[in-house]
Amino acid sequence: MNQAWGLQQLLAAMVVPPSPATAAASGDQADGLLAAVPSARRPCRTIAVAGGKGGVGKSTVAVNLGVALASAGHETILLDADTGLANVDVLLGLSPPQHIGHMLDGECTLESLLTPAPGGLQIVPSGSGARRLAQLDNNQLAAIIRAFDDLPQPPEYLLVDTAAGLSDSVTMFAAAAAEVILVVCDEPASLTDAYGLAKVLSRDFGVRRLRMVANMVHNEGDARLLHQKLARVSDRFLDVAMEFSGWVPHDERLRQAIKRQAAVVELWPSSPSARAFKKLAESVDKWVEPGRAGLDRISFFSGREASAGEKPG
Ligand SMILES: Nc1ncnc2c1ncn2[C@@H]1O[C@H](COP(=O)(O)OP(=O)(O)OP(=O)(O)O)[C@@H](O)[C@H]1O
Repeated sequence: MNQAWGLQQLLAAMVVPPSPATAAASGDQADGLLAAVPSARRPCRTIAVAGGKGGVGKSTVAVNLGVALASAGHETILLDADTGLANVDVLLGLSPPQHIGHMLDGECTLESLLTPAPGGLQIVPSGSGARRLAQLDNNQLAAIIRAFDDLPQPPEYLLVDTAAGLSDSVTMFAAAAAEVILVVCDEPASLTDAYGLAKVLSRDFGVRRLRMVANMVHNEGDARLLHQKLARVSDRFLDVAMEFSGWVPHDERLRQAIKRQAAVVELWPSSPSARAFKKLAESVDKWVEPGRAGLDRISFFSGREASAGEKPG
């Protein structure tokens, strides 16, 4: 993007009149990627949940999508990659005795960190309030990603809940996943921060597709309008496809579930947000992953794939 473009210009460019035709076209594009693939034969699907801005609902989406996928019978692991201010365990009312810091210190394995969570989900907990976990260097971040190579059996899904901001932690974990969900809500700062993250991931990490999920919106029309605003600038200035991949309504039930430290998909399965998460899980299961060939960045399970490829016969 032209550096001369400031925040106000970016926001002005995002203001688009609602156009049913464009919205429909965008939907067609997203639907075109949702060709069904039998899940049983697929390798592990890795999906990072990011967003740039704090408080847009990244952890909420990651946790509820994880529980929805697991409840639908898909073996699913959720890595809490917000290493300094982890909250996946808190959101689910869990108190795991160890976290990723213990693994980095050589005190336990990644496998031993796997903590059972509702619906059959397993989480990999991280610590909260530990400064050294908030300041992991790139070698330590890479060690976390590589630790997944040593799991006896990769899960069907690995979800990665990333931190807010644009730190190396956020970009490395997001770029290490095959898919990135960008959680966006209808606030100017959410749009500009999501754009900033999209810019870094596409320019510096070669990410060519992002999947926007609108959170805390009133209806699908508002969600698609939000997508149009973001796609309008990313199509113009970035080399990345910004797909519309779903939406979650603003739902008081969800806030109540968070207060009770429970996943809304378990506590109130017929609430509007729970239904949205189940729909999102169904569509995620139909995504066709982009090819990984030619990736020179570190990615989840790539070491495993490489060593499998080296085996004779
Ligand atoms: N769909 C929703 N409806 C109502 N409230 C919501 C919804 N999604 C999120 N929230 C509210 O937003 C708060 C922040 O959500 P969450 O912690 O998931 O954001 P986050 O992006 O992970 O934040 P951070 O980057 O600070 O970790 C939640 O505690 C909840 O109160």
